[in-house]
Amino acid sequence: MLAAFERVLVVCAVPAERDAVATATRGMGPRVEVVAGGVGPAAVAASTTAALLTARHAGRPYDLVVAAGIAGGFAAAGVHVGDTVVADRIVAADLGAELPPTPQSPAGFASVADLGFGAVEHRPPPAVVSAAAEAAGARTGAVLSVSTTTGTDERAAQLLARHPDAAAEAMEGFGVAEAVAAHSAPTPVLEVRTVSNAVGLRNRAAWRIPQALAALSTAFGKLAG
Ligand SMILES: O=C(O)c1cccc(C(=O)CC[C@H]2O[C@@H](n3cnc4c(=O)[nH]cnc43)[C@H](O)[C@@H]2O)c1
Repeated sequence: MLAAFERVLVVCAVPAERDAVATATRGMGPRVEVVAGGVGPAAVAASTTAALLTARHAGRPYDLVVAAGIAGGFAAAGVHVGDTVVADRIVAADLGAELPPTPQSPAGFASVADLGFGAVEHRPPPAVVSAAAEAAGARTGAVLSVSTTTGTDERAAQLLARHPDAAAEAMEGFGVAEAVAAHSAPTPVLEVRTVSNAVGLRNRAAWRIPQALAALSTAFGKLAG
């Protein structure tokens, strides 16, 4: 399905993810550019902005931007190590205010949208999501962008309570989507993730990074094919 676009920018976080995607898309030549934009929403928003403006000034703007990489999967949603997820919602899941408990209500969370300061989600075009999911053999669902990787089962449950459609958690999708919205609208943005670990109690030794990177290459091979 990537061949339906003239110029595709794929934004990963780290070089290992970039290389996994670039290996799979090499046959598409300069139509697909892959960058390692840094870890977290701020780094990747800055990198994406730079790539978008450079391409536009060169007279070769992108007509699709993809946030890609490894992710945590929500096991309660049936998402497990090695699975591929295409986001139908790209959500800033921890951008807001923590609310203390009151006599009337338990502790809670208000998003910046709840607070009246802007948006906390981007919805990629459904037809592009469906085409990508079908081509990659992926499932769809919300992919949560967080600034702090979840490290307890309690936080995983809180995120799922707020976002029952959550399939995966990563750190960059919302930053990529915000940069595109600011500098290249209405260019569509996708997020494609392959799962390296379960969202919940932190156990870095259990992250299956090589398996997730291999799945990332496989997914992009299918998207390119
Ligand atoms: O150590 C390595 O070899 C290595 C190779 C590729 C990627 C990494 C990363 O640590 C990438 C961090 C990246 O992964 C996303 N991620 C993965 N699991 C989660 C999670 O459970 N919660 C949030 N983010 C996750 C995230 O987008 C990071 O940027 C290491």
